[in-house]
Parts: sequence; C-alpha cells; structure tokens
Amino acid sequence: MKVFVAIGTRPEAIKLAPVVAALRPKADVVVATTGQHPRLAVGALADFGIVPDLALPPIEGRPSLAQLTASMTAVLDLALVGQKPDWVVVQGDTNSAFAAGLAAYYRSIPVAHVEAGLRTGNLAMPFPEEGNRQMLARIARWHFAPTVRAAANLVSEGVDRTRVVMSGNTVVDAVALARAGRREEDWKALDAALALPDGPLVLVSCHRRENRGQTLLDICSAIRRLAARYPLHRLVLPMHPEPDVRTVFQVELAGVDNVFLREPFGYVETLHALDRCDLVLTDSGGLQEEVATYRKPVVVMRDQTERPEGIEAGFASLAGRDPDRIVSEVSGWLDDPQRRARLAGVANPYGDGSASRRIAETLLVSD
Ligand SMILES: CC(=O)N[C@@H]1[C@@H](OP(=O)(O)OP(=O)(O)OC[C@H]2O[C@@H](n3ccc(=O)[nH]c3=O)[C@H](O)[C@@H]2O)O[C@H](CO)[C@@H](O)[C@@H]1O
Repeated sequence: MKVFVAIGTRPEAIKLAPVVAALRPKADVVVATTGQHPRLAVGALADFGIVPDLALPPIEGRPSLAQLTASMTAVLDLALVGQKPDWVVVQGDTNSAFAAGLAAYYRSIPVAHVEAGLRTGNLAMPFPEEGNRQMLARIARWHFAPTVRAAANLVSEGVDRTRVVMSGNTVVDAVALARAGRREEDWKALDAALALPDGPLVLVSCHRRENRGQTLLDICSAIRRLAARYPLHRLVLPMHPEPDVRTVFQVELAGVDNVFLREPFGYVETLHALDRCDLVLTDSGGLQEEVATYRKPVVVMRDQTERPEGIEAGFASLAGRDPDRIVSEVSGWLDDPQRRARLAGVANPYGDGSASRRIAETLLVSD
C-alpha cells in the first residue's frame, strides 16, 4: 500500500509524525511538504527524525487564501498523478490539508482525515480553519476523530458512522515520541540553548488570524499588565513567523523586562518550556491539548474553542480576547497554586497515546 502524507505546517508535522512512524514498517509512505510553511514543517519533522520525501515548491510572497489554496491544489494534483498513492492522509484544518484533500478527491484517491470532527460551529472563528475542516468532512473516506465529542459531531452532520474511528488525538503520541530516549541532562541543556531565564515561567503564544489587528494590540496590553503584576514570572513568547504578528510583539512588548521574545522554538524545546512553565497563555490549538500531558493550566485567548474537553477536565479557561478577562483568568491560576496542583490527578481527555497505531491499523486493512 502506498500512502501519501501531506504536511503543510508545523502542527501538521507534529501530529502526523507519529502516524508516519506507525505506517512506515508496513506501507510505502511518501511524506510530502505542501509549501505552506516549509521551514517550520521541515524543522518539526526533523525533531522526529523524518526527512520529507517530496518537497513541493514553497509558496512565495503573501498570497490570498484563495491563491494559496489554488496553487497548492494544482501542485499537489501533479504530485498525486506522479506518485499514484492508494491513500492521501491529511490532518486538521489548514489550507494545506484542504488543498491536499481536494486534489485527492478530484483524482478519486481516498482521503483519510486525522483530527476530524473538531467544531465551533462558527465559520468565522477560527477562520478559515472551521471551513477547511467542515469541507474535508464532506470528501474524506476515513474520519479519525480525536474525542468522542468530535466523532459525534461528524455523525450528527450525516457522516457514515462506520467511517468514523474514535482514535484519540495523535498529539498525545507525538509528545511521547519526541520525549522518548531523551535524558534528564538533554532537557536541562535546553535552558541554556534557549536562553530560558531562571524562575517561574509563563509560556505565551498567539498567531490566529482573527486575533490580529486591534485584538493583538489588546492582547499585548494584557501581557504587559501581567508582566507588571507578576514581576517574578518570566513570560516567554516564541513568535510565529507571520510578519503581522511578529512586528506587533516586537513593538508593543519592547523593553518589558520580564517578557522574553524568542524565535519559534523547535518541538522538543516547546515541550521543555511546557514542562517548566506554571501556565500557558495561548490561542493555539495544539498547546491546548499538550498541556493535558504536562498537567498544566492553559488560558485560551479565543471567544470559542473546539476543544471543550480541556475546559470540562479543568485544564483550560476560556478568556476571550478582552484584556481584563485575560488578566483575571491568568491571575485565577497563578494566585492559586493548589488549583494548579490539582491538575496532577486529572486524566488526559485527548487520548492514551495509541491514536497513531489505531489509524495505521485501520488504513492498512481498508479499501
Ligand atoms: C483552529 C485550530 O486550533 N487549529 C489547529 C491548528 O494548529 P495550532 O493552533 O495548534 O498551530 P500552532 O499554534 O502554530 O502550532 C502548535 C504546535 O506547535 C508547537 N510549537 C509552538 C510554538 C513554537 O515556537 N514551537 C512549536 O513547536 C506546539 O507545541 C504545538 O504542537 O492547525 C492544526 C493543524 O491542522 C490543527 O491540528 C489544529 O486544530
């Protein structure tokens, strides 16, 4: 069996790396980068010892979403004609995932969708991810749902329930795979490599499209207020390379002593920061899930999340994008060490670390 695994961005690389590892012994796997964020995707794959087999041309300039999707679809179409895979595997909700799914669908190649069924039900938030994942659900042959709720979302939309597999989220497998074999001193060495300051850490990340513009300025004001309120804490912010986001952070947070702006972390470095931090403040999807492995709290800077499981389990607080709410939700955790300590006993709602094995087993015997 030949499986074409399409990877456009860092989170897809992270969440598909364990699927590639699970498929590789038994299938001919072609790992292809789609050109969306090749540098970040290749970097994340390297953390798992994976080198892409096929690097499609990087998307240059600042294309519109339609141009981005159209050009990736056209190039992926040619790649699929050349490779003739039996399956195309896509993950999540990026334009890459949608472009690869669409290209495969038009060539009548079945699509397996990993992390299927996440929904806010609001096409404007997250944008364009909610639309991308809903469209993928219409054309996929296998739907690998990360949670029971995601599986139920798909069935309620009319997806054939025999094509929905509750696999768990592969991010849990990714964390375990990236940690495997690393020794205590390897992790300690990362403090120096990352120039991570001593003292308690807060890991901050923010890059969603709907959080740009005035909202990002508001978020920066919340970060400044938190830095002043918690002078002993170090707020570490690896910046997404998106220029609109980077520049704002660099201007708005310049000169704040306990805010540390950093270039994007590698995956292993991010896991180290997760291990060391007291709290994560983010609009990221993956970080909302990874905190559950580390039993750390996360304050989510979004109005809605497609991951209510984290809130129900007690890891996540939804702060919206209002600075007062952000400051108060973060304070609710940082001022209450016992509340944080209680997370140690909470089960991970995102899976048991065997999602990739389930996905590989299903694909390898299916038509
Ligand atoms: C709407 C939504 O939620 N969509 C998500 C979106 O991804 P996201 O929001 O999770 O994206 P990011 O925040 O960019 O990445 C996060 C990953 O990167 C790691 N990381 C972070 C900073 C750094 O400096 N170095 C790193 O290594 C970090 O630990 C984590 O694993 O697309 C995915 C793909 O389809 C979907 O799965 C997913 O639903």
